[in-house]
Amino acid sequence: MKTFDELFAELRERADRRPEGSGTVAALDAGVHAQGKKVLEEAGEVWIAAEHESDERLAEEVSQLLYRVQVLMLGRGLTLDDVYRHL
Ligand SMILES: N=c1c2ncn([C@@H]3O[C@H](COP(=O)(O)OP(=O)(O)OP(=O)(O)O)[C@@H](O)[C@H]3O)c2ncn1[C@@H]1O[C@H](COP(=O)(O)O)[C@@H](O)[C@H]1O
Repeated sequence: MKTFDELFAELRERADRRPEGSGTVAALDAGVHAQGKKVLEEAGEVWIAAEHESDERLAEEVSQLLYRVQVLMLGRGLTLDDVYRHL
């Protein structure tokens, strides 16, 4: 179990260290256009799960959306503070 902030720190570390086999490194290398498409795809899956699937499936889709949003943030060089100051 991890928090939003802990996941972001982990992905930041992946981006810096670039370990072999990391899906995050591959997603970052794919660029902002591909990262944005993944955000949209996961958002659609969240919507479908919210209307038609179980709480567990919905929670899983939401977790994937949060991951994809974080990858996009890292792809554009945003920090958590850049976002939090708007909350
Ligand atoms: N939380 C996630 C996470 N959520 C979603 N995903 C990726 O998103 C995929 C699911 O999204 P899709 O529906 O697009 O699935 P897909 O089309 O089959 O996947 P792709 O072929 O596009 O990769 C998963 O198979 C993962 O590849 C994640 N990948 C990694 N993490 C966490 O990120 C951290 C770093 O991971 P690595 O970079 O892989 O080391 C670890 O803590 C992981 O648990």
